[in-house]
Amino acid sequence: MFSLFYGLWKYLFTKTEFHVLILGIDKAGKTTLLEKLKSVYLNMESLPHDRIVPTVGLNIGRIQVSNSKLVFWDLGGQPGLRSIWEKYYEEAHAIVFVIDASSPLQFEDAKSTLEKVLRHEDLQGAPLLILANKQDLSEAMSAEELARYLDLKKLDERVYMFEAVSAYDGLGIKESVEWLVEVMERSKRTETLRARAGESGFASYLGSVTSSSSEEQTCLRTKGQINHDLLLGDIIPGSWHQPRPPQVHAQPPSFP
Ligand SMILES: Nc1nc2c(ncn2[C@@H]2O[C@H](COP(=O)(O)OP(=O)(O)OP(=O)(O)O)[C@@H](O)[C@H]2O)c(=O)[nH]1
Ligand SMILES: [Mg+2]
Repeated sequence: MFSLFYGLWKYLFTKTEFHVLILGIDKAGKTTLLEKLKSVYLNMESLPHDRIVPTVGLNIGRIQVSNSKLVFWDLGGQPGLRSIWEKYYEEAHAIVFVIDASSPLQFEDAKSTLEKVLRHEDLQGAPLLILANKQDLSEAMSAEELARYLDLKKLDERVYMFEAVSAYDGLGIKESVEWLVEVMERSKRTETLRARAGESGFASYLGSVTSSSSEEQTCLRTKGQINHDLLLGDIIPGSWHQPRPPQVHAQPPSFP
């Protein structure tokens, strides 16, 4: 009886938690972006830009958007650190790939790095948000231009979007997060991750009424668990208001 009520309570009141990986080559602005996300959604003071150092391990940011909790994982983008990324793939609901749109010399590196990420089987079906960052700089390429330049192949089956953002002034941040929440809530990958974690909504609740499978669920969960020894620390958060930026829906979201 307890499990019946607990299951119902859990189903009604537990917020969905999504894991979002922030990737991109070094100096793209990933950590500055995470900092901005926290300032926008947690309404706290941002860490000054000159106090953000190159990331060696992992920065984590947690925000809440309506009924969803988003956990952002920001990893270091220096070449020697990129091999760590794949340890996080299996548990990621979506990928945010940040590109310094003001630095064309880095585009080749960004393109080949992103293509390698997309080839990884552990990221199959993960929605992809490509951010053309540093739009506060006059030389920054627009999201449309960047999309044309990257000319990414093998995006056909993936839900994705290009967005122009500035991690400095917050341009495009809210739109990006809204898009992420929408696609993650409806993506097949989320269903798969939920099923693996044993939290597939009402179906799971009904299942818990007839069988107590928590041990089995723990086993499954352990298999995909992440080593958080790498965690170096959280960053700090301000407030933000910006007009809606131009967006490129290179492919209308589809939800197989
Ligand atoms: N003008 C401008 N500069 C930015 C923006 N975002 C980041 N930067 C600057 O770009 C540099 C790199 O920013 P980081 O956030 O440390 O970049 P990162 O991608 O986290 O780099 P790694 O941790 O080494 O992978 C810093 O000097 C930032 O101040 C932006 O939107 N506009
Ligand atoms: Mg960083």
